[in-house]
Amino acid sequence: MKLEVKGLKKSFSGNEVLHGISFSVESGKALGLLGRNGAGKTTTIRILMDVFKADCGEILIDGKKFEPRNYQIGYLPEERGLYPKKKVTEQIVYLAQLRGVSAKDAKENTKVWLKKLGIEEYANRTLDSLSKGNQQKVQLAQTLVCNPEIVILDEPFSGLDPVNAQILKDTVRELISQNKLVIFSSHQMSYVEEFCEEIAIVNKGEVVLSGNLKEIKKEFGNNRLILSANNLTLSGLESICKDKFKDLVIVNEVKKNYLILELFDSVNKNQLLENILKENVEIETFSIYDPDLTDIFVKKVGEE
Ligand SMILES: Nc1ncnc2c1ncn2[C@@H]1O[C@H](COP(=O)(O)OP(=O)(O)OP(=O)(O)O)[C@@H](O)[C@H]1O
Repeated sequence: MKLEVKGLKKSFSGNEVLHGISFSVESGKALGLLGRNGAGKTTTIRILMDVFKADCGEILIDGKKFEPRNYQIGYLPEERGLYPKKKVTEQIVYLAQLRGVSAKDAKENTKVWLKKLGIEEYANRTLDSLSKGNQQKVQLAQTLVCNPEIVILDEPFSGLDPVNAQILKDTVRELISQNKLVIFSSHQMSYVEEFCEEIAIVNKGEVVLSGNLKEIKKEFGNNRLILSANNLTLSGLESICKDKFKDLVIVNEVKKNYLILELFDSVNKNQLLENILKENVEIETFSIYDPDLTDIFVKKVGEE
């Protein structure tokens, strides 16, 4: 399956908050919807789930209009919506049946998910007697109990400690390997980086960068190098670069232990290396810059 979101616009009380959101994702892949607070991630997801209507734009699945009610979708909303006073198993089974799962499968699947997420001991407890992280896992079990083909998780890592975050990561990986189509929104780049093949960075209601993460990284790292020296401080090295190599590179960033340099288009790495050696710089590191998603995010969102 291929889900395509095309040109979504949405206003609230005359204030446009989405200005034409587009991205696409296929089964067997996860798309990370990234953005700062208020960027428009949740609004986009709510339009996908038919909670809101878009003012314009379209959502297609395999080229046809996407109707959420025709698909088994596991949606973990940003505002978690379970019954605090109901027992864990009771409510998951009940909600699974509402979503068309038979009573027998609902009970079995609930057991499987509670075990998988390490919360089977709370099966007969009321939700409000559980910690926030465990409530979050109950909500996740409820999201996945109907064996959805599309999984949409809005900030699924919030409130989880590192051990539980790992359980969630393993779960998402498993969903991807089962050929599910996964979309999740997050501020936490490291999670996205670990298992999302595709990303869409939303800023102020617009997608400022989208596509295959590996390709984006390659493109972003293109012509960028890391340089550090044994015989110079970083500021000394920076001065040399700005003074002696100003026709070859610009200093893109000064990190804690190295400089990030950007080569001019007509310059190759060997030319720069020859010049560095001529200046008696004792090279400690001279390598291709491999950006992480946080670097890319800060650069993209910072620029807008
Ligand atoms: N029901 C609503 N009525 C009015 N404005 C809204 C409504 N829902 C969202 N907005 C506005 O739309 C913008 C985008 O909000 P949205 O919740 O989609 O952002 P987000 O990227 O999910 O943020 P966060 O990461 O903080 O959850 C914000 O300016 C928000 O105030």
